[in-house]
Amino acid sequence: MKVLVSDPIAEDGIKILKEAGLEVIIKTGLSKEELIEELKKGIEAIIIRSATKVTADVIEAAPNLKVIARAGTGLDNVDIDAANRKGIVVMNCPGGNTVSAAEHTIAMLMALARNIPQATASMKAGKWEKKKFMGREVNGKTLGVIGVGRIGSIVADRAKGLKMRVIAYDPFVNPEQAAKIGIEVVSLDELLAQADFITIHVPLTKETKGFISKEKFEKMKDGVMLIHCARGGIVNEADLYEAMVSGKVAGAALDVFEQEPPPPDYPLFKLENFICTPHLGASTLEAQKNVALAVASQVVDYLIHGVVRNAVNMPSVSAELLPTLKPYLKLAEKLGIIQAQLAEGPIQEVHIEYQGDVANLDTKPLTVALLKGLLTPALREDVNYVNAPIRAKERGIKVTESKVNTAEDFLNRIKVIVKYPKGENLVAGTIFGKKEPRIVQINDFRLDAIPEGHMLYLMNEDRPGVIGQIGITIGEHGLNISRMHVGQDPAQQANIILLCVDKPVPQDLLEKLKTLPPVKLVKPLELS
Ligand SMILES: NC(=O)c1ccc[n+]([C@@H]2O[C@H](COP(=O)([O-])OP(=O)(O)OC[C@H]3O[C@@H](n4cnc5c(N)ncnc54)[C@H](O)[C@@H]3O)[C@@H](O)[C@H]2O)c1
Ligand SMILES: O=C(O)CC[C@@H](O)C(=O)O
Repeated sequence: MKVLVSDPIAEDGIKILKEAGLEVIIKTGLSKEELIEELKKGIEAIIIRSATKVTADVIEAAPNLKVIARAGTGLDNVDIDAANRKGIVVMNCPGGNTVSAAEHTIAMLMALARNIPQATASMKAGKWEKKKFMGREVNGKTLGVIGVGRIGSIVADRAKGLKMRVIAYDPFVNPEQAAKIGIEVVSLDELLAQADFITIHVPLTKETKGFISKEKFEKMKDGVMLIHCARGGIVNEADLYEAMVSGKVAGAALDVFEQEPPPPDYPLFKLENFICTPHLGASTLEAQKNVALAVASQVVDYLIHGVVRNAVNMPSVSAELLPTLKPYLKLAEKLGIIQAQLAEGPIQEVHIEYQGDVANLDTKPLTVALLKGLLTPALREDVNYVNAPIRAKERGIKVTESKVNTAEDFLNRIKVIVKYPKGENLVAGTIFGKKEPRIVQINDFRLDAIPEGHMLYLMNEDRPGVIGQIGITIGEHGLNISRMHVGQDPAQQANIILLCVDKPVPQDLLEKLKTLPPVKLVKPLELS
């Protein structure tokens, strides 16, 4: 069996692959055409880091490819949908470079505060510019951490050792859980207004793309310093340039960029208070050893023993059970995704009740798929079909399960109750026929909806003309309604509407719907 290693990984990983009897071809820096040619030579596994782009056409052109394995976390360079279509497993190894990325952030913080890169360059140019490189202490200053997952919480911990006050913004994190590790959770506006240094540790998602932009810079303290070692695209670099030129931002340190590598005429390179590293967060001997060992043993386990670990697109279920469980896995994951989008605050508890036929199956993989769906909007590729229960536990989410033999009017039903500080939601789904997932209940609202594509969930006063008004508003924004489910919530004297639309719901439509007096709640649900 042939494995192509197309980005550099540590020798320890190569050794594991070879010892397992795999033929290892190491070819890095390939062009797209060269990569396709290599993959045509019977390659069954490809091991990558961030440089190799495994696009849909590359995947289509790879006749024997069974697994794409990322030595690291990020999978922005892999077309997962194209891999799904061809049944190719996509796996990563989250966590192996967490400490390194956090330490890099602290190194950037100190280098920025004390002008270390600039002073080094100046001395190497034969100068001795003591006055020019006046620094700042971090002692007693406020560090604002945006995103307190694995890396953000280690950064917070290290910063406390530097005697900084640490505040954090993370809408998905349970404040009590954060308090246990000494982090004060605040609103984004409070963080922006109070922090002397801001560091970003969120995944790149639809919501976080361009998150740190002009409007956010304006809310920051004058003379703030920014550190960004998460993902290119989260900080709007043109707006950062403006904020630095105006003096609002006194210094910035970037490890990740909208375009990697940035173009030669990159404006930020011209600013002396801008320091940078070429995506080095994970580049330590220790992290590279961790991810190389992990990725190599995962590839060996899959190619030789048929065991899937850390897959982002395939649950770990035996081949015999997979056909029976597959529709339920899909339903469970969709229930999790819906619950994540309905929750109005950090999730604290999840209760799953398996009812009827499904209660007689092995429900462990279903719970994992549900938790993966629940955490994906917050964690993206950092959560997979293996680590979802661990990640839920780390985040202080209590998960309980029960089974009952009956399922009301259905043969099978999965009912999920999710609790967050301000309330709770119940969502239930069933499998119709042999494989069709359906959502049959949201809170007190009974329905029969196919959970796919772009959806909109609304609650409105139950009076004449309201549904028409909503339909007209949606039409005016150029969206076509393909399906509509309307029901009454007697408890609240309200109607509940679940719509399927042909495009993602734009922000201006959401804002407009919220201004209609009879509309009490509007939530877009993305299920594609
Ligand atoms: N520079 C590097 O080499 C390097 C190495 C590893 C990871 N990373 C990147 O670092 C980032 C963090 O990684 P991690 O392992 O800590 O991830 P993680 O999944 O453990 O944590 C991410 C946190 O961000 C929070 N979050 C999600 N959306 C948010 C939003 N809109 N606002 C505020 N918080 C939000 C989540 O709740 C979660 O707590 C990722 O972007 C990852 O790709 C970079
Ligand atoms: O492999 C790398 O150097 C990038 C590491 C990091 O961004 C990741 O996604 O794990």
